[in-house]
Parts: sequence; C-alpha cells; structure tokens
Amino acid sequence: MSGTFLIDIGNSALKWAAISTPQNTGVMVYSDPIELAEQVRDFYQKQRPELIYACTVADARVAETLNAVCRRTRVEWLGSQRIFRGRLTLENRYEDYSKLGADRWYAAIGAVAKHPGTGLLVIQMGTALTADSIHCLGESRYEYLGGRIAPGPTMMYTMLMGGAARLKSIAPGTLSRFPLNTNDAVTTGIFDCIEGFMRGGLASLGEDASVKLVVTGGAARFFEFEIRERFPRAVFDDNLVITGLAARVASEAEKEH
Ligand SMILES: Nc1ncnc2c1ncn2[C@@H]1O[C@H](COP(=O)(O)OP(=O)(O)O)[C@@H](O)[C@H]1O
Ligand SMILES: CC(C)(COP(=O)(O)O)[C@@H](O)C(=O)NCCC(=O)O
Repeated sequence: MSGTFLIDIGNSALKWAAISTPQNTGVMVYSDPIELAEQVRDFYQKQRPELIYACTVADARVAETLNAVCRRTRVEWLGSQRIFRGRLTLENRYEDYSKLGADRWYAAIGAVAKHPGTGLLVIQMGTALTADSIHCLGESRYEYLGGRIAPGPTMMYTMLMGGAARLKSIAPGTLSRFPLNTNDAVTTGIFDCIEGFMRGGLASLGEDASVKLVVTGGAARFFEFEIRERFPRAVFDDNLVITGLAARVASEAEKEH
C-alpha cells in the first residue's frame, strides 16, 4: 500500500498521513482554498500519492481543490456510516447517519480502536468544539450515542472581537478566579465555556467514572494544562480521525479477502 495516503479535511486545517505510518501526521493550515492549493501541490510533488482515502467537513471547494491538484491520483471520499464493521463494531445512532460530520465519525472509530473496552467521551477542539458519546456494549461492540457542537475556542475569540466594540483586540490572557483585565476575563470566560461543555458531555454518560475522556484537535494543546487540572482523567490524542480512516480502509480490505 505504498503511495496510499489518508487525509482529514477540517474547516481550518488539512491533516494527512501515509497509510503505513498513520501516527506521523502532516498539517496544512489554510484560510481559503487558494492558499491550500499551494500546500497540496507541494504535498503532491513530494509524496506522489497513488491513492488517497479522504474525509471532509469543509466547504466543497476545498475537496474540489484536492481533486484538481491530485487529478492523476484516485481519491476515495469516505463519509459517515450507519455501522462500522471491522475488528470492532460501532453503530451510529445519529437520526440521519450521513449527516454526522465525517471527522466526528472517524474520530469515534479511532478513539474506540485506541481505547477499547470502555465508554468514551471524545472531545474535538478544532474550528468547532464537539463532544461525542460512545457506549461500550461489550465484546468489541460499541454504540455511538450522539454528541454536542459549539464554537471552537478561536471562533469564540473572533466572534467576541467581531461583535463587541470594546473587544476589538483581545490577546490571550490567564485563567483567574476573579479576572481583573479584559484579556484574562475573556480567556477565563472561554475556558469556562469549554469546561461546562465537557461536563455536559460527561453528565450525559451518567458521570460514570469508567468513561474515558479523550481530547483531540488543533486547539487542545493550547488548553492542555487547564484541562488536565480540571479533568485529571483526560487523555490527549493527536490523530484520532486519521486512525479511524485507517481502520475503515483496513476493514474494507479484510472484506475483500
Ligand atoms: N495555539 C492555539 N490556540 C488556540 N487555538 C489554536 C491554537 N493552535 C491552533 N488552534 C486552532 O485549532 C484549530 C485547528 O485545529 P484542527 O483540529 O485542525 O481544526 P479543524 O479540524 O477544524 O480544521 C483552528 O481553529 C486554530 O485556530
Ligand atoms: C461539527 C463540525 C463543524 C466540526 O468541524 P471541525 O471543527 O472539525 O472543522 C463538523 O463535524 C460538521 O460540519 N459536522 C456536520 C454536522 C453534524 O455533525 O451534525
């Protein structure tokens, strides 16, 4: 499978890895498809991909950019599934399974593959903030129960800066019990939102102490210290979506044999 790559396109960044080394991810941060096209061209020239398995939740133009730059490469777009059957089984309870963001679905598969045998709350801190609940039914059988979506931390900052006249230029501040300046007030407020959001996800799983809290996404490391302090059981994991995509590809290959 040399020449085969996995790609996860989010709203702020494209993450990629060779299928043989899914733990080594490359990242292309972008703000528009043109900026991304240059980075994808560079990836294409250096890696010469023959086959790409990709998932996307970004604007359709971003996928078109990848297809256009890699037009000599077969690109297979993978969406969410009603059920994943591989070394483990994960049933999707979303009302319409196809509407569940593919990054959430593959992160769920990746999280279960890496942290088997227990219930999970998967927190993704990217452009958006998501918390997805997974129940362990036993014997490698899991159920994706549903999840929450809120603005991600960067979006929270930019929304405040865009919408409040006196908050036009906020810099990151420090968390404080009684913030005494605007930067600290905003940083503390945003972290409170993240903490409450995470607690909401944990509460939905009945405060079960055996539930593992898995945190991922580009903004996760920025809040790692505070999250570890408030949630000592939190595990940080960098490439859940890519791991989930690798599991999907492996499951399809096993079906063919
Ligand atoms: N140091 C940081 N502090 C806060 N946010 C950050 C930091 N580094 C990256 N981010 C944010 O992480 C997000 C990108 O993470 P990622 O998980 O790749 O998102 P997506 O999957 O939505 O593309 C962006 O919103 C970016 O602003
Ligand atoms: C929730 C999301 C915006 C997260 O995107 P991201 O922050 O990873 O760029 C994305 O998964 C999405 O567009 N989902 C579709 C709607 C849904 O999952 O119900």
